[in-house]
Amino acid sequence: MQRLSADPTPLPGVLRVQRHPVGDARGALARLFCRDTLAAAGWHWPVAQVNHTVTRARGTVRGLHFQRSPAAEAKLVHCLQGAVWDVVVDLRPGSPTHLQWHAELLSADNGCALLIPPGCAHGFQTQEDDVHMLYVHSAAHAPAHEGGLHPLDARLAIAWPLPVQHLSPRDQTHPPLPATGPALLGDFS
Ligand SMILES: Cc1cn([C@H]2C[C@H](O)[C@@H](COP(=O)(O)OP(=O)(O)O[C@H]3O[C@H](C)C(=O)[C@H](O)[C@H]3O)O2)c(=O)[nH]c1=O
Repeated sequence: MQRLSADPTPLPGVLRVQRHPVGDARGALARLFCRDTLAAAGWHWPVAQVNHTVTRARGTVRGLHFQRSPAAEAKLVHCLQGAVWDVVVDLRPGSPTHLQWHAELLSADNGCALLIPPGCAHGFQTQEDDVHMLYVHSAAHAPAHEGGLHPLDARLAIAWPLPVQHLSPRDQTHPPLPATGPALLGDFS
């Protein structure tokens, strides 16, 4: 049995990645990244950074963030403690799912992660207190090339399971998407 498996989602290139831990009498081992398995699934990028976030309060939303070229990045996002409702928005110009969003419940218990290609915004809402997230990034953090979408953007109409709370000052001020037409938010090549 592979330690990781990947399945498509409605957004091209966004994959649901399932951890398959190996258990024994002491506990379990789970693989969080595997070059060969994920290359077969479409991860063709370097690993530039691995981040860990802790979010204290249930209902908190972090995001929705993305990086533009030359820092456009792929991410592999795991929830290692608690549970989040994890959201990806397709920002790729010309994509058949441009400005569509997809969400998955990621939790320590269900072992589900999301592989997010460049050109997608990412955010999540904690569904429990004290949530730990681990991110594998294909590019370094580049504030000068960062962008964001407001979690309550009317055009996206993201159906957050809980009232949106505890936004960072930055996340409270992301500009709205244009009411109609494509959203040209940058180059992600
Ligand atoms: C992302 C990042 C941030 N930082 C610093 C910048 C701030 O001083 C502090 C918190 O950053 P921020 O408020 O951007 O953290 P999040 O809101 O959790 O951002 C992340 O949350 C959404 C859901 C994502 O998908 C991104 O990975 C990332 O943007 O950490 C760093 O030093 N390195 C980094 O790689």
